[in-house]
Amino acid sequence: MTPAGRASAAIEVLTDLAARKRPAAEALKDWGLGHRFAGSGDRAAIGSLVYDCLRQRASSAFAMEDDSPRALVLRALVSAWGMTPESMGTLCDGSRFAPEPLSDAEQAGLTRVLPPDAPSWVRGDYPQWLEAAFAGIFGAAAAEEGAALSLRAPVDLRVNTLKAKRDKVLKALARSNPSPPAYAAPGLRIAPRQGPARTPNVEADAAHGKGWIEVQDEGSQIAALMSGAGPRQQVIDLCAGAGGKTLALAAAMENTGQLYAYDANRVRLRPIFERLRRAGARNVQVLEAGQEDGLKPLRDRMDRVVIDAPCTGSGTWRRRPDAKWRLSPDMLAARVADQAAVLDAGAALVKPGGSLTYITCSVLPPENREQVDGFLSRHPDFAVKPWREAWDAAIDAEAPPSADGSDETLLMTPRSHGTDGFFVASLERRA
Ligand SMILES: C[S@@+](CC[C@H](N)C(=O)[O-])C[C@H]1O[C@@H](n2cnc3c(N)ncnc32)[C@H](O)[C@@H]1O
Repeated sequence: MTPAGRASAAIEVLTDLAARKRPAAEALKDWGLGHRFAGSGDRAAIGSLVYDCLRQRASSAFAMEDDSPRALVLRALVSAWGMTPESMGTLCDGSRFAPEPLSDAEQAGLTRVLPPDAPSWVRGDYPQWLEAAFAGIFGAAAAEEGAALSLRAPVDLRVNTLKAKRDKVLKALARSNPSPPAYAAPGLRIAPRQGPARTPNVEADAAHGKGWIEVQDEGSQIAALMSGAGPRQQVIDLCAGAGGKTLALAAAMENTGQLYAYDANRVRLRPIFERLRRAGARNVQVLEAGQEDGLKPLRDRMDRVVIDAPCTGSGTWRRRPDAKWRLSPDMLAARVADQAAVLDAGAALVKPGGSLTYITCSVLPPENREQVDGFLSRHPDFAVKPWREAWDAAIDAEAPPSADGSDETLLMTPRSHGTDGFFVASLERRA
């Protein structure tokens, strides 16, 4: 397909998305099924363009004075793909498969610079209804924090130290040009590609098949390390899902002690068995999903309880930009209720003197600091341990400040830490 044909296809996919209000991945898959002539390179380029449009939807619509799929695609080709406004005239020549020629208004939109007094939610590309929440967490940096959440993300890997050392993996993946990230010792990072260039598919690499690496954002790796899980401990990963944190915890525990993996949802837990096998993790007992009774024998016994809570995922908008425009106040309220319930269930498992690490991949206060405050008021036998203590015990590199300025709990963000947005609170039970 020509670049013009790909642009037209992206407009088609975004139109379908807007009409049917469904996840971008589904709309892209359907488009691919209906257009079998498109090769994998075309499909990847169209997908990247659609995601770039969604990442910067508010600022593009403001600049173009138009929020139609066509306006978003035209603007993204200039602002995110580096095309010049002049070359857009050649691309949009109205020939077969190409977009129609540009109007005067569109041409003006392509060169319009956002005024500094444009609203923060526009400059930061986040939903308008979250304006107060963003201002509350980030103050004057709200737009910059939002803008950093609206760029493409790197591919982060965790070297599985049960099977390989970082140097060995660096060599094995040399083709993809990875480098160590700033903080997590087992981490590797592959920089995001620009425009139509494809992100390397590391999961198709032999190193992945051999269990040497897992795809895991550096923020997620830091959060797992900050739990303080270590050799010979009794640890439970209470929201294990497909096991991303479980695998990191098993490595930190050096395959010793006992790590329990539990999730309320059987379907989500299902991939964990294969992943544990591949990683060579042998200290993990997967508990029957959804059967909270199975947790009873663990009451008051765990050195560490890790709660990677169900959340809105607002910290992962770089990777799932369609989710930010689908998020609603009702969805946020539902997640907050889930989190309180799972926190209360987790508290019962912590032994006196043990700790509970509460993690979300969200930047929103109701899921983070407000959730912790609610927990502390319901559980007076717990106290917050200042996050730097957990960081210094787990991570060699010096910690930048929490993105919300807190000394008690840690908020990592793309702008402050180069990670996805992650919140970590260490809650200690009195001995
Ligand atoms: C953020 S995801 C976990 C991701 C996973 N830890 C990882 O690193 O790949 C949150 C998980 O919490 C689970 N969950 C929700 N409510 C729960 C509850 N009350 N008890 C246990 N798990 C719960 C969901 O099924 C979901 O799999």
